[in-house]
Parts: sequence; C-alpha cells; structure tokens
Amino acid sequence: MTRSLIVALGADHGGITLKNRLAAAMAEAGHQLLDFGTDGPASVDYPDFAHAVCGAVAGGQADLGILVCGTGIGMSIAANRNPAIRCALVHDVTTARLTRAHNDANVLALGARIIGEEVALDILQTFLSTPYEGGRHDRRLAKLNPSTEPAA
Ligand SMILES: O=C(CO)[C@H](O)[C@H](O)[C@H](O)COP(=O)(O)O
Repeated sequence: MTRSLIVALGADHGGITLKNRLAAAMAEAGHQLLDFGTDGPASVDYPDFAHAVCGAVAGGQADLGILVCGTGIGMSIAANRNPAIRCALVHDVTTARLTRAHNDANVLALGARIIGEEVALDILQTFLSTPYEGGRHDRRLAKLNPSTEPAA
C-alpha cells in the first residue's frame, strides 16, 4: 500500500460529487484528509478553494493537494499562481504517473465534467503512489520560477 499521506482537497460545485468520491477512496486507503470544501451544491468560485488547498500544501500542512472543478482548468490556473505549487491538470493515468515522476507535481487538478469516476480513481491512485525521480528533473524544476534577483 502507498504510505499514508496528508492530502488537502477542494472543489467547486462542479466538482463536489467527484471530490467526495475521491475523499472516500483516500480515507479507505488510510490517508489523512484536509477537506476545504465546498460542502454543498450552491454555486461557488473555484479560486477560493484552489488557494486554500495550495496554501496548505505550500505551508507544509499537507503532502499533496487535489482540486476538482468542471473542467479542472480554472483550478489548475489558480493553483499555479502560487510559486510553491506545481499543479497538473490530468485526464489519464500515464500523465498522472509522469507528472509525479518528472514534474514532482504537488497538486492534481481534475475535471469532473470531462472524465468518468473510474478514470479519476485510477488517476488518483497513480498520482498518490508514484515517486518523483529527481536526477535531471531537479535542474528543470529549479528553472520554473523566474528569479526575483536583479540582472547582474
Ligand atoms: O473553471 C472552470 C472552467 O475552466 C470550472 O470548470 C468551473 O467549474 C466552471 O466554470 C463552473 O461553471 P458553472 O457554469 O458556473 O457551473
């Protein structure tokens, strides 16, 4: 079994049903959850949940984050505004594996109106269980955020 993780998760109204299904699967697998909502069907704004989840990951309260909205796009755009976050919008198991192995992605975004529940569960399992490879990828990750140092 994958080691027990602390996972922060959040969704808007478009992603709440899938978020709750993923939460049940993660709890069943022994992971600890920090659920930032949303908690009901009312229309809400995805950036509020993306920023809450990413704050927990960036602050070290969570190992990984999961975000769900209708397409996953809004969540991924909002999440990647945080310089400590590498959020991947994923639709298949192969990119779930590669974004952990190569990009050390620390947040997964899913589109509940785009992929089915079984695919999402397979993606989740792969994302949580695949280690970062390091090596040559360290150099590339180090170049992701533009330097704030003035040019020499
Ligand atoms: O941000 C999105 C699109 O990139 C998400 O899919 C949202 O869930 C979607 O925009 C919400 O749309 P709604 O018509 O307000 O339900």
